[in-house]
Amino acid sequence: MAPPVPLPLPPLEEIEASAHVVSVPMRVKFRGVLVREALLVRGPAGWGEFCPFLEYDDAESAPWLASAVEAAWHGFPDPVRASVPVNATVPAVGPGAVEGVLSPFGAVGAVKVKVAEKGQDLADDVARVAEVRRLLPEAGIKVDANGGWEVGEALTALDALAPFDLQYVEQPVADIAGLRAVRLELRRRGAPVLVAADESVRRQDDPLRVAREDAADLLVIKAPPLGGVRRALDIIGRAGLPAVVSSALDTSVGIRAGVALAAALPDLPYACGLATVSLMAGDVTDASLVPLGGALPVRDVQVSGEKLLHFAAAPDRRLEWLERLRRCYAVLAAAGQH
Ligand SMILES: O=C(O)CCC(=O)C1=CC=C[C@@H](O)[C@@H]1C(=O)O
Ligand SMILES: [Mg+2]
Repeated sequence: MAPPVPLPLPPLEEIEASAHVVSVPMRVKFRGVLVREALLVRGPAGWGEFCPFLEYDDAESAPWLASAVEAAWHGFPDPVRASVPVNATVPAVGPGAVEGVLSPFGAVGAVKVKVAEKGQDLADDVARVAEVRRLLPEAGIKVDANGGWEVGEALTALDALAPFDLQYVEQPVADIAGLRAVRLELRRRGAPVLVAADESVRRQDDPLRVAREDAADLLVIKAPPLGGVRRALDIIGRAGLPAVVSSALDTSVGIRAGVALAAALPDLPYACGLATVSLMAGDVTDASLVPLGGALPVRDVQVSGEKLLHFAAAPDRRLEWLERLRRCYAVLAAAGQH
């Protein structure tokens, strides 16, 4: 099976002419981010979102542009379902704040809880997960360590967290050899917790290495860092592992791409991490892609001109994003995507 041919790039001037840069405050701090910036583009197929995190260099950010171009100039593959089950996402807050964080997500069947936050300890993680379990006795719970543990710490932490009944742990340790070690040791102990890879897929030169090295039971997949929905579908197919689609902390425009990916997957065994608009204090549409009854509908997003104005980034930030757009365009063009 040959990898998908890169989709043609429209002329840079056409992308630039359609660009809007927004700056949307978060309702709650998430991965250190208090204000989320994004560059939105509009093409013949609709809107696309280019929002690599600020610390990413151009090589890592360029696939995010390919993803935005796919959404706006090419559209998405056909869906096989009309809605996508999603989880609530709980940042590394204290137990007293959990109920308030969960409430805007409404009734969800699953919750992802951040753990292993720098400056916190295992007691903080246990207290947070215990509070989620207390509030939602029936929910599927997963935890995401963002590679914050060493192998031994991960095993100790998962021992302490397993009684709360976890579906899986996302990226317990930073590297692939460590993931494999955690996974094999959990199995040897007969522990029911599965291991999911996130950064080891999206921040690796070879997104298939995790699968080849048997280092995870499932993959957490975000469309933008992999270069869009078609490329992500191809990688999931080649990996041959179950996939959970997750957000890039995007506005509803970027979430639409995640929904398209989840909607096109033949199997979707877990709720997806696509409800993160509920963590934001604003959006670029009047009809946000936020969960209703624990699911997102598969539908397009109408961007509001008023909202674009309201959340327009300051002129210096706009210029910086336009520069970033040009540099990432050059990376894609040099790689033959034109
Ligand atoms: O998966 C979810 O429930 C929400 C999305 C989410 O957790 C993330 C979005 C963007 C950046 C990441 O640090 C983070 C993740 O690690 O999965
Ligand atoms: Mg993750």
